[in-house]
Amino acid sequence: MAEYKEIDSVAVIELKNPPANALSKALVTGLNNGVKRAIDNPRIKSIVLIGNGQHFSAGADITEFPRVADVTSKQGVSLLTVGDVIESCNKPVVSAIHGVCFGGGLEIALFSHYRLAVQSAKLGFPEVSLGILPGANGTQRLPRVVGFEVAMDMIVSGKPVSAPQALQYGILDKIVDGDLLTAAVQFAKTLNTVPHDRRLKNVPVPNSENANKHFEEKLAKIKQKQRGYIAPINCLKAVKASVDLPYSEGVTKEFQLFMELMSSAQARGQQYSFFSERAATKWYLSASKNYKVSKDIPVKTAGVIGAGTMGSGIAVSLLTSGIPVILVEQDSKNLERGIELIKSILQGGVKLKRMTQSQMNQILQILQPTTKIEDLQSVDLIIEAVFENLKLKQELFSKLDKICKRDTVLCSNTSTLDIDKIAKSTSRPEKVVGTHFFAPAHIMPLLENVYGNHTSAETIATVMKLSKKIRKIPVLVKTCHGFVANRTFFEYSQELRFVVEEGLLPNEVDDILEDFGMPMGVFKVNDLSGIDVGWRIRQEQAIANGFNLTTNTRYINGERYCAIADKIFQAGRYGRKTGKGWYQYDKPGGRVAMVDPNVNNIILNHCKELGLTRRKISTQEVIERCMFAAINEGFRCLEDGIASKPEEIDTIWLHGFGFPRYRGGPMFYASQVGLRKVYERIKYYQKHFPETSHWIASEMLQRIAESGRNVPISEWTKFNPTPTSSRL
Ligand SMILES: CCC/C=C/C(=O)SCCNC(=O)CCNC(=O)[C@H](O)C(C)(C)COP(=O)([O-])OP(=O)([O-])OC[C@H]1O[C@@H](n2cnc3c(N)ncnc32)[C@H](O)[C@@H]1OP(=O)([O-])[O-]
Repeated sequence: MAEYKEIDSVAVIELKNPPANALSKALVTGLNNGVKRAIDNPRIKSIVLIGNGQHFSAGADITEFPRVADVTSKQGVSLLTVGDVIESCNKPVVSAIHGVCFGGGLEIALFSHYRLAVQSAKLGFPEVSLGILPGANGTQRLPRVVGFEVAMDMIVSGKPVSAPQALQYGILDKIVDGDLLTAAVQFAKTLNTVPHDRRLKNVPVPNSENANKHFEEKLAKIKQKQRGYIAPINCLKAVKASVDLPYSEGVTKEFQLFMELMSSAQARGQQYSFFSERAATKWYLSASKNYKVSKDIPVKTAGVIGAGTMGSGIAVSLLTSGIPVILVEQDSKNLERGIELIKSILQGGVKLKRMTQSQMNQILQILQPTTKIEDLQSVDLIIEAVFENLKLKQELFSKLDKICKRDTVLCSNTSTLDIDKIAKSTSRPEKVVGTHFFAPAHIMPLLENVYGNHTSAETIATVMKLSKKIRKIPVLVKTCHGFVANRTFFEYSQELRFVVEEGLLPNEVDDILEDFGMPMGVFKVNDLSGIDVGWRIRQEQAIANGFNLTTNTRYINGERYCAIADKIFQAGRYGRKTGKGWYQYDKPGGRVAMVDPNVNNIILNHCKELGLTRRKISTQEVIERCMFAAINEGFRCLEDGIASKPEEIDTIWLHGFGFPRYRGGPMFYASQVGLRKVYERIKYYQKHFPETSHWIASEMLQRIAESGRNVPISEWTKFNPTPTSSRL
C-alpha cells in the first residue's frame, strides 16, 4: 500500500493503491509506518512522498466514508495523525506530485515541508462536490499559503488548478522536467533542516485584510447560485476560521463544520452521485458484450447532418475535442446560419477565456461545411440532427446506408423515436445507434446513448468511448418510445400540468420545484424548449394513434388529458422565443420571466368551461405527485430492461435535467423517502386519480416495498419481476 525504499540518504515512500491512490485506511497506515521508519533511521536525512501509477493521490477513499471517525479522528491511524507525524518530523519531507493531487492528497502535500510537481499535475480540493470540506486541516493550511481569497475560491468551487498556477500561488516550490523521482530525490538531498515557516501551522494567513468583505460577497453568491447546498457555506465558514482564529482553534472549528456535513443527507446524496455516474458508464449486455471486453472503432472524422441549434452544438462538441467535422445542410442559407451559430458559440468560449482566438481559428479549420451529403462517404461516424420525424429520418438513413463506407457508425440524435424503426431503413442495423444530446448540446453533460435490438457491441463501445472523448457523461439505455429521459420526464411534467388544472398557477408550481432544488421550474423549461414543439409532438402522436386532439379533449382512451398547454399554444404563446409562453418575457428570446395575468385567465377559463373546482394544493403534494410519478416510471424502465440499474436513471436526471446533486437523483431520493412510503403514496394517488395510468404501481417497486426490509439500491434489480436475461 505504501512502499518504502532508500536512495542514498533519502527515504522514498510510494503511495500505491491503484487506480488513483485513494487514501484508504491501509494506505494511510502504510504511509505512517514509512515516515516513522525513515525518522528512526539515522542514515536518512530527508523523505520523498510520491504516487505510484498515474496520480499522486485522488484524496481520501470515498468508499470508506461512512466510517467518519476513521478518516478524521486522532484515534488509530488517520489522515490527521499521519499529517501531524509528517509536519513535526525534523527531516525535511518533500511531496513529489504528478497526475492529480486532490483532497486528502493535497492535505498530505500541505503537511509536507516542500512540494514539487510536473507541469501536467493538477491540484485541488474537490470535497465540496462530495458534500463535505477538506477536513484534514486543508481549510486551515491552504489559506496560510495562498491567502484568504484564493483559498476561498479554490475550496468553495472545488475546481483544481494547474501546476503552473499552483506555482504562481506558492502551493508548489518548483515545477520539474524529466523524471519526477530523480528530480525529487536530488532536491531532497539539498535539504538539511526544516525552517520554522515550512510548518504551515506556524504561519499567519497572508493578505487577509479584506476577508470580511470577500466572505460576505461569496456568501451572497453561493446563496444565489448554489441555492440549497450546505457544503459551500460550511467550506466558506471553515476558510474564514483560518483568518479569525489561531491555528489550534481553527482546526477545531473545521472539524465541527466537517462533521456537520459528513452526517448530512446532502453528503450522502452527493457521494452517491459520484459513484452512480461512474456505475452508469459501465454498460453490460452479456459476458461477451460489455464495457470491459468490447472493442470500439476509433472515430477520426465525423459527420453532422443538420446545422440547427442541436446540430451546431453537437458539431462544437466534436470540433473542440479535436475531431474534424463535415457539417451537412440541405441548402447554403441554412448552412451559412449553422456556421454562424458555431462561430458564435466558439466566440463565447473566447470571451470566457476558455480558448484563445487562435485556438478558435484552428478549430474552424477542421470544420468542413457542405450541402452535398455524398461528402460523408468516408467519415467514421455520422450524427443526424434533423427534425424529429420518423419518415424523414428513415429516408436519410437509407440514403446514408448507400453513400457511406461499410463500417461507418450511423447515429440519430432522436429524443423519442424507436432506434429499431430507423435501423430498419438500412442494410446495417448493427451500425445504427441513438445519441440523444440535451440542449444546448455543447454545454449539457449528458449523452443518452440508445441501442436497438440489432446494434452491435462494437457500435455501442464506439459511442460510449466517443462520449467520453467529447467530455460527456454517457449512459446506455435500450430503445423504446422516449427512452429513459423523456419517458420519466413526461410523467413528471404531465402530473404538474394536472396540478395546474386542479388549483395552482404555473409560477406557484415552479417556485415549489425550484425550492426543491431543480434549477428551473417545469413551466420555465417548457418555455425554453418551445410550447410549439410539445404541441407538435402531441399532435403527431395523436395522428399516429388515430385520434383527434382538440382543446376540449379531456380523455384519450380513458386516460386523463390536460389541454391547457394546447390553449397556451393556440394563443400564439410559443415560449421564450416569442416573448410569451407560460410566462411573459422582457422581449422575444428574453430571459426574465414574469407572471402574466393572461395566462392565469386562460387557466381559470379552462377550469370554468370544464366545471372544475380549483383547490389549494400543498407543497408536499406537488413534490410527491411529480417525483413519485417519475420514480414509478423509472421502476417501469427497469422492469422493461430499458435501464439496467437505478444509477442510470439518476445520472440521466442529474446531468440531463439538473436534478439537485445533493438529492442524488429521483431513484436515490426514493430510497431516502423509503420505498414503502413511496409505494403507499402511489397507491393513494391511484385511488384518487384512477383515470391516470402512471399511478398503477410498478410491480418491482411493489415487491421491494412489500419485502419488509430496507433494500439497498444496489439490490433493487434482484426484485425485477421480468428480468431480461441479457441485462443481468
Ligand atoms: C479526511 C477528510 C478530508 C479529505 C477528503 C477527501 O479527500 S475526499 C476525496 C476528494 N477527491 C475527489 O473527490 C477525487 C475524486 N476522483 C476523481 O476526481 C477522479 O476519479 C480522478 C481524477 C482521480 C480519476 O479520473 P478518471 O476519469 O481517470 O477515472 P474515474 O473517475 O473513473 O476513477 C477511476 C476509479 O477510481 C475510483 N476513485 C477515484 N477517486 C477515488 C477516491 N477518492 N476514493 C475512492 N475511489 C476513487 C473511482 O470510483 C473509479 O473506480 P471504478 O469505477 O473504476 O471502480
